[in-house]
Amino acid sequence: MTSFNVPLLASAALLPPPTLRFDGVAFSQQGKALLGPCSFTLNGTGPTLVMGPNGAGKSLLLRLAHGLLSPTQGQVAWSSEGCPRQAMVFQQPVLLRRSAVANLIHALAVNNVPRKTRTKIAWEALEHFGLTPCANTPARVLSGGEQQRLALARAWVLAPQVLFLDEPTSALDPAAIKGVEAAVREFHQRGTRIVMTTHDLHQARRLAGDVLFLSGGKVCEHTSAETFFISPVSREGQAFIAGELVE
Ligand SMILES: Nc1ncnc2c1ncn2[C@@H]1O[C@H](COP(=O)(O)OP(=O)(O)OP(=O)(O)O)[C@@H](O)[C@H]1O
Repeated sequence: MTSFNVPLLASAALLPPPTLRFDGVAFSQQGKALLGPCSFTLNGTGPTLVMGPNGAGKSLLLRLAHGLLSPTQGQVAWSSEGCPRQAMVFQQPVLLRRSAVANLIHALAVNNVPRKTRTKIAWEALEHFGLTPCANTPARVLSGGEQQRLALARAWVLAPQVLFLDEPTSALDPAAIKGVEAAVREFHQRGTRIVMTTHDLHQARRLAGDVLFLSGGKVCEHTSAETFFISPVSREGQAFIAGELVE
C-alpha cells in the first residue's frame, strides 16, 4: 500500500485527476441484468454528478468504479498506472466505534502514514472541518451532519485522487448540506476527481461540471452541466428536467 507523509498529501493538488473509463461495463446478479453495458469516459474537470430515478443503477455504477464490485462484463480502466488513491463517502457514514479523532488516526495508520505525523494531521483535519469540539466524542453519537463531515475529513487526510460520494446529503438539513457541498468544492479545487450521486436537482446545478444521467440501468446521457440543465439530449434527460416522473 502507498505510504503517505505530509508533503505528499500537500502535493496531491499538483497532479491532474485521473481519467476513468467504463468499457462496456455490465453488472448482473443471478442472471438478472442490473446495469449496462455502459461505456463512457470521465476526463473533464468535473465534478461529475450521477443522476437518475430510483433503481437506475447510480450506486452500482459508483461501486463498480470504486472496485467494491467487479463487472460481470467489460472493464473499468484508469489513466494512472494501477488504481488511483480513492475514497468513498456513503449516505450513512461508516464510522468505527471510537472517538472522532481516533477514527482519523486509524485511517492514517491503515494507510501507512508514519505514526509521528498521524495525530497532527488528524487534529488539523478536525479543525479544517469544524470538528475540534467533537474530537473526543464517540463518532457514532455525533449528529448526522457531523458524522458526514467526519467521513469527509477521513477522506481528506488521505488526499484521494478520486472521491466517490453516494447521496452524501440526502439525510441532512440545509446547513449540513452547505458544509458538505463546501467540502466537495474544496476536494475539487485540490484536484480530486469527484463522482457523486444525488437526487437533488438544485444541488446538481450548484456542483456539476458534467452529468451522467442513468435510467433503467443504462447511461442515457453524459453531457456538460450546461447542456444537461438547459437542453438535455436524451428523451429521459428531457423528461427529468421537465419534472416528469421518469422510471
Ligand atoms: N446486491 C444487489 N443484489 C441484487 N440487486 C441489486 C443489488 N444492488 C442493487 N440491486 C438492484 O440494482 C438496481 C440498481 O440499484 P442501485 O442501488 O444502483 O440504484 P440507484 O440508482 O442508486 O437507486 P436509488 O436512487 O434508489 O439509490 C436496483 O433494481 C436494485 O434493486
